[in-house]
Order: sequence, then C-alpha cells, then structure tokens
Amino acid sequence: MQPGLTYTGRALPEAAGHAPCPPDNAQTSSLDGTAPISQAVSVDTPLLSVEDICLSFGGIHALDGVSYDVSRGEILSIIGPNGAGKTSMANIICGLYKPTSGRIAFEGKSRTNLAPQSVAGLGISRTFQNLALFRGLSVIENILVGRHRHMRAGLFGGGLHWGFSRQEELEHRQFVEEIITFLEIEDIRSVPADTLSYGLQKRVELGRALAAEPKLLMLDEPMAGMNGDEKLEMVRFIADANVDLGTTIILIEHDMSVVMDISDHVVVLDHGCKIADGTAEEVASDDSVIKAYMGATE
Ligand SMILES: Nc1ncnc2c1ncn2[C@@H]1O[C@H](COP(=O)(O)OP(=O)(O)OP(=O)(O)O)[C@@H](O)[C@H]1O
Repeated sequence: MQPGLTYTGRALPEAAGHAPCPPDNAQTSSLDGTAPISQAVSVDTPLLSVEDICLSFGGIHALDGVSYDVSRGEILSIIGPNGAGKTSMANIICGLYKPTSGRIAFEGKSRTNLAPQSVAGLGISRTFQNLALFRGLSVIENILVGRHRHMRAGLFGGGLHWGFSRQEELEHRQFVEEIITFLEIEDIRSVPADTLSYGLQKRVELGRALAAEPKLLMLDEPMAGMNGDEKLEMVRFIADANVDLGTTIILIEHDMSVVMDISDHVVVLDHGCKIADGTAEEVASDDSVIKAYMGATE
C-alpha cells in the first residue's frame, strides 16, 4: 500500500463543470477504437467491455468517456475519491442507469440499455453499499431469493414455497446449503437475517448474490462499516469466490490495503474520468492517481 493513497473519505467538489477527460491511452483491448464491440468476439473476448461510457445528471458529468475491459476470472477493483463515478458505473452495468452515450458488451455481445432483470438473466449479480436484505426472512430464505433467475416458476409467483415443484425446491435448497457451508454460516441458517450483526448481514448478502451463480459479481463497498476482523473475513470469502467458484468480480472499494491485496486489475476514476488502468502496483505508483488521492486529503 502506498502511504500517499490512504483514503480519508473527504468529499471532492462536485464533478459539474470539470475539465474534459484527457485521451485514454491505457486501453489494451479491441476497444482502442480500431474495432467496434460487435467485431471483437474471440476466445480472448473480455467478459465485460465498457466503451466510452458517459453519464450526465443535468450539468453533472458523473462519467465522461470511461472505457475498460474485465477479463474472465479476474478481480477488478474500481477505485477513486468520493463522487468519482464508481457507483454510477456499477448502476450502468447492472441496468439501473442508462448511459448518456457509450456501449457495454457482455461476452462479446452488445448489452447497452438492458433492464436490470435482463442483466441479471445474463449472469450479472451485485451487492449494494447499503444493506438490502429482506427483513423478517431467515438467512436461508434470503439466500434462496438469489436463486430466482434459475427458478422455472419465478420466486414470487405464489410465495417463497409455492410455484415450483417439490423436486425443484429441493435442488435450490441444496444449492443454498452449499453456499451456507461455503460462507461458514451454518449455525445461523434459520435466524432472521435482520437480527444478525452488520458483518454477518453483509455475508448473507454475498451469499444471496452467489446463489445466482453469477458469471460476473459486482460488490459495491462490501466492507464499508466493518471492523478489522469482519473485513478480513469478507476479503477471504471474496478471494475464495473468485478462486474456488471461478467468479469474475468487480469490486468497488475505498480500503486501499484491501484493493492492493486482492486485485488482479485496478481502474481508477476521478471526477468521472478514468485516470489509470493497470495492476495494483502500476496504479499505486501512477502520478495522476497519487495526485487525485492527495487532492482528496488536502
Ligand atoms: N441519481 C443521481 N442524481 C444526480 N446526481 C447523481 C446521481 N447519482 C450520482 N450522482 C452524481 O454523480 C457523481 C458521481 O457519483 P457516484 O455516486 O457515482 O460516485 P462514487 O465514486 O460512487 O462516490 P462515493 O465513493 O461517495 O460512493 C457525483 O457528483 C454524484 O453527486
């Protein structure tokens, strides 16, 4: 970890009216402008390609021409000071926001402007910054909700226990039990999720996202608000999900020691622009990254 990169959480000024982003010279893929996404399909096709994405809210440029690729099997961290555009990027990938311009491709096919349920159907899951569990439902039931894209009859067609066959229900419950074992939460499987500690609730959220068997898992600040031990455990489960389950992961995270530890690839945003794209070591020594973080602590 670079001492100069320690993040203090102080907000930067609004992105409105910031200078245009400099040209993106960090592109390594077919998205360097020489080939459109639709012609880029091959065995080396990235799992996700983000090309020249812009997003404006009135006069605020939340994202300004951001491009990067996510390779299969990697952990990509998206970092940047407050207001850099990280959550906006996650919201675009999962279909909650529509980009003002630019393209998204998943597995080589153009997927810009899909609705969130269609994005989930492709195999993209996410967790949110704030806890988003179903109050009153047990740990098992909350994780079972994550199976909905695999349920033939739909989860809420008639309630959690209706609408799909006994055999299908057994298969889903068995899969959920495997997730519960993987996350070491066997002892609390029947406990109402909202009565658990914050760290355990975040782990259940991870379980619900993993229950979807995602090809791409987006984790938006999964360690925010956790104590040191909870963070260590969460890092271990994220790394295991990547290695043992083969899940490609996009991690949005402020804790630079975690980012340095766990990431194969780091994209740095600042004021809606991509300012660096490379390995953790490369971005940590990048002058523009150091300047952006120094600016955030001044
Ligand atoms: N729904 C919205 N309406 C208006 N402005 C928005 C909206 N969502 C984001 N913004 C603005 O877009 C910019 C980027 O915000 P975003 O939340 O994506 O940044 P971030 O990097 O995730 O920040 P943080 O680390 O604080 O979560 C900010 O200036 C923010 O105020």
